[in-house]
Amino acid sequence: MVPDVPPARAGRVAPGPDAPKVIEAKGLAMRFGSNTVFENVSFEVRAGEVFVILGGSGCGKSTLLALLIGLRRPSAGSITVLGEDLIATGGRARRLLLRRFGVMFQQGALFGSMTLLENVALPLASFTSLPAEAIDLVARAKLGMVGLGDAVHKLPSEISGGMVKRAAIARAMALDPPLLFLDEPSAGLDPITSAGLDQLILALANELGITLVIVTHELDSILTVADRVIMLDKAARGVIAQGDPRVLRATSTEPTVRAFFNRIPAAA
Ligand SMILES: Nc1ncnc2c1ncn2[C@@H]1O[C@H](COP(=O)(O)OP(=O)(O)OP(=O)(O)O)[C@@H](O)[C@H]1O
Repeated sequence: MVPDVPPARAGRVAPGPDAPKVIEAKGLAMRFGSNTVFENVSFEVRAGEVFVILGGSGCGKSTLLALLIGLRRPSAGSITVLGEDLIATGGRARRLLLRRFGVMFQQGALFGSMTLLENVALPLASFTSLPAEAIDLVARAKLGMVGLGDAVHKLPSEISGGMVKRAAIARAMALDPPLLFLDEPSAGLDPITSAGLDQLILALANELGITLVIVTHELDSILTVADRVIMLDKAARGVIAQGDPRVLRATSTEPTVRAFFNRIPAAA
């Protein structure tokens, strides 16, 4: 059976299994008291891949993301990010490692009293010694790259939800990270705005070679952007599927995976 590819994805060439590993997670477990959210979670993300973490509510997607960006420590397991041990590395080396990837949080998390330009300039002013004119130029370039070149002096409250997400991506990319984490980028967006964001995500991967790790449960978005996915499940307390989402949709025999990819309601 030939899996169908959304036209919006045509031309995307996913990196092969020989591409270098950007993330390597081995045997991850997370427990909160007696609540085991997941255990034995292992996966790799390759350079240039668009990798999606998906699963139903409460399966641990946000928790896994928090582990990967160093906000939480796992109860067990190891995580290597950009060649460094994320858990064992401390002090200055850890701060440098955390600066080598960008994160876009679910609500965008822009500073409301600052313009888009000021928001994007902030990480540049905080973490580089570039002169003010260079910071201004770089920040404008980042905003131009996400289609906000005409909105640099707007406040977050003056722009649409989709524009806030784009500005948050521009800020996450301020320091030119090779790796970007996006938490629920389509949350709260209408389907057309969401589809526009998917195209931006593909452009970041195709044109800049950025590796993207995205938490989302939007099926259209997953089929458009993801080269590979990992699917977590609350009942299984771990991974129930990994691979190309189009292949999983066409071939998986696992009931929860089939239900998700074929939009079968839980009660059916
Ligand atoms: N700080 C915490 N303390 C205790 N339990 C927590 C904490 N954070 C998350 N959990 C538990 O971990 C489990 C997974 O939560 P998580 O938010 O990671 O799921 P999710 O898949 O991101 O869900 P959603 O799609 O609804 O956001 C839930 O049972 C939640 O109650």
